[in-house]
Amino acid sequence: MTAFLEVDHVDKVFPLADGGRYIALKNIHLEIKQGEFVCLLGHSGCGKSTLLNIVAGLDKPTQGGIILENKQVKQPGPDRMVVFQNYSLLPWKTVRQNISLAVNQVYSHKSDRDRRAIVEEHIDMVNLRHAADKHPSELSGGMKQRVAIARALAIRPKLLLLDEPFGALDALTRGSLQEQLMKICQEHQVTCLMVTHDADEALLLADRIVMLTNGPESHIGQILNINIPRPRNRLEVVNHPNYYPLRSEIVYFLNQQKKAKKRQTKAPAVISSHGIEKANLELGFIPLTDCAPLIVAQEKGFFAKHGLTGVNLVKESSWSAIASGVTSGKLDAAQMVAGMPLALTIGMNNNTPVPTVTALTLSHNGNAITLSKEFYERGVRTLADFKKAIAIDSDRVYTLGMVDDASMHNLMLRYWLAADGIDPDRDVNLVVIPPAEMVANLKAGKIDGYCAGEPWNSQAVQENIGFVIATDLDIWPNYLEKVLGVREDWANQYPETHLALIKALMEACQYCDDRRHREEIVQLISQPQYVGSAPEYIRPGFLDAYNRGTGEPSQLLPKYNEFYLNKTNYPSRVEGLWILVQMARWGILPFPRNWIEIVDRVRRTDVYSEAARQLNLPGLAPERTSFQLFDGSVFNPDNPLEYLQGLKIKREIRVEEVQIDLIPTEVA
Ligand SMILES: Nc1ncnc2c1ncn2[C@@H]1O[C@H](COP(=O)(O)OP(=O)(O)OP(=O)(O)O)[C@@H](O)[C@H]1O
Repeated sequence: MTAFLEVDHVDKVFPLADGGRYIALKNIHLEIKQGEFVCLLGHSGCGKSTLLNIVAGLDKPTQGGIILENKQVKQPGPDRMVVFQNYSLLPWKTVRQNISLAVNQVYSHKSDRDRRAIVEEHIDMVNLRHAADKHPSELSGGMKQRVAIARALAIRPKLLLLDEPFGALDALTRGSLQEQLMKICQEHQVTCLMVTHDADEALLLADRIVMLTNGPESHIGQILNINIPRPRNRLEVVNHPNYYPLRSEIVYFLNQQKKAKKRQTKAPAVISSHGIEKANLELGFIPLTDCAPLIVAQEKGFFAKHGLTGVNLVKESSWSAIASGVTSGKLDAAQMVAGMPLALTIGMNNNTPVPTVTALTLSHNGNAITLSKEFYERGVRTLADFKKAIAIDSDRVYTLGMVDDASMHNLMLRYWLAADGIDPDRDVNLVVIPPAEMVANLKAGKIDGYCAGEPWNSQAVQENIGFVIATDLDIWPNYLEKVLGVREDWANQYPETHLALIKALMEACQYCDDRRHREEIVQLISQPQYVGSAPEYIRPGFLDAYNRGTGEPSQLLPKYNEFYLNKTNYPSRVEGLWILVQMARWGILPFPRNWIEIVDRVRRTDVYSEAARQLNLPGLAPERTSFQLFDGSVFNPDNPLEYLQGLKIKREIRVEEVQIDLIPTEVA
C-alpha cells in the first residue's frame, strides 16, 4: 500500500548571511496513513516548523520531496491547510466572514446556499454560534484558534497541518480545544500532522509521535506508536497502563537530546575549510580482501590527492591489536569490524570506554561460514543438517572460530545458529581467532569451522579442508562489514584530516567497485606487505565465480565484496542499532537505554555527508525502515527492546544508561 503522505528523504539547508550554510533537516523519511494523527515533537529549534512548512508547500526542501496521494507537493494548496499558533485571522472580518472567505475561494463552483451551509456547519462544529458576528479583537485566544481550525476544516483539506496551535493559550482553554480537535478529527477522519513540544498533548492526540533530534542535521530519532485506544479522553489516557511508559520514553528522549546539545556546543560545530591539520597518519588494517580500499587509496594516490602525503599502512595481526592501536593512539585510524566503534565507546569486556566514531562504511558483505570437510562427508549441507550432526555426538562440543566479539562474523554466526535453535554459547564453543590464522587452525583440527572474511574461506575450499555452508549473502544480503574507526577526540582535534581521510577512502571505494580494476587490485593486495595471499584465493567472489567446495557449480556473486555501490559507504544508524541489539542479545554489552545518543555519537553521518557533498557524490542514506534477515524475523528500528524481548535464544538482557558524558576523552 502506498502512503497517503510521504515525506521522501527530505533535507533542508539554509544559506547563512556569512556565506555558510545551516543544515536544519537531514534525510527525514516518514510515511503517514490516511486518517492518521501524527505529532512532531522535539526541542525548540530542531526543525519541526521547517518540516511542517515543507509539507505545506510554503517552503521547499533542498533534497527530497513531499508526495501527497501520489502527487508531488510543489506549492501551497487547499488540500493542505495550516493552522498556526498566531491564528492569522483577518482582523476586519467577523468569524463568519473569515470562514466564508476560505470557503468561497475553494468552493467557487458551489451555490451560495451550499457555501453558506458549509460555513454554518463549521461555526457549530467549533461551538462559536454565539460569536459568529464578532471580530477577532472581541474574541479570546481560544476562540480565535477555534475560528482558525473551523476555517481550515471547512474546506475539507486532505491534510490538516497544525503548528503549535494551542501554544499561546491558557491550560484550560488548551485542554478543551485539544479534546474538540480530537473529536472532530476522529469523526471526520482528518489526517493530521501537528507540531508540538508538549508530551501530554502529543500523547492525547497522536497515533504516532515522531521525535526529532536537535539540529544541526536534525533527523528522526525515534517513532512511538501510541497504543492507547480511541475514542480517548484525557482522564482515560492518563490512567491507561501504556501512558507512563510512553511518557517517560518521550521525556527520556528529550533529556538525551538536551545532553547531546551540550556536548555539541563543546565540540567544533562547523568543519573549517582551511588545510588539513595532520598529513602523517598511521593507518591500521588486517590482511583481508576487504582491506582493498586502504591499499588502493595508498597505491593509487587517493590519500596524497587529498593532502595526506605521509600515510603509513600498518598491518596488524588481530582485531584486538587494531582496537588497542586506536585507543592507545599508536594508530590514528583503522579498518575496524563494524561493531568495534560502538563496543569501544561503551567499553566492551570491562575495558575503559573510549569514545570512537565511524563516518564511513568501507565494505558490505564478504564473509562466509566454512565448516571442516568432515561435516561434508557426514552429509551436512544445510543449517538443519549441521544441527543434527552436532546433536548426534552429545559428548563432543564443536568449536567454531570467529574473529572478534564486536565483529559481524560473530553476530552473523550467532544469528545463523540461533535461527535454527542452536544456542551459540551452549551447543557449540565459539573462540576468537585472527582471520589469517583460521585456515591453519582448521587444518590442525583445533576448530571445526569458522566465520571469517576472504580470502580465508576460499583458501580452505581450495586446500580441500573445508566447505562454505553459507555466505553472508545467504543470511543478510547487503549488510555493513568493515568501517573506518577513529577516536572521537582525534576526530575533534583533526576535523579536516578526518574529512580528507574519508574523502580519499570514498574515492578508493569507488575505484574498487569498478570491476575493470579488480584484477589490478588482486595483484596489489596479494603482495606480502598487504594480504600476503595467493591471487587464486582472492579472486573467487571478488572477481571470479565463487566456489563453495560443495561440488555445486561455482557462482558469480556480484555483491559479495562491495565497496561503494548500493549505498555501501553511508554509516547507517539503523545498522548500528542492529549491532547494539545483537551485542545485547548475547550479553556482550548492555543495551544502552540512551541508544539514540550512542548511535548518533558513534555513527557520524554528518562527516560522511560533508565528504560526499565536497566530492559531489550523492549524500546517500538508507531508509529508516524495518528489514528482514534470512529467517524472516523483522527488525524494527523504532522498537529495539520489543525485538530483543521477542527473541527465543538470548542471554539475560541488561538495559543500562551509558554515561557517555562521564567517559574521559583524553586517553593516555
Ligand atoms: N531562514 C532561515 N535561515 C537560517 N536558519 C533558519 C531559517 N529558518 C529556520 N532556521 C533554523 O532552522 C532550525 C529549525 O527551525 P524551526 O523553526 O523549524 O524549529 P522548531 O523546531 O519549529 O522550533 P520552535 O519549537 O522553537 O518553533 C533553527 O535552528 C532555525 O534557527
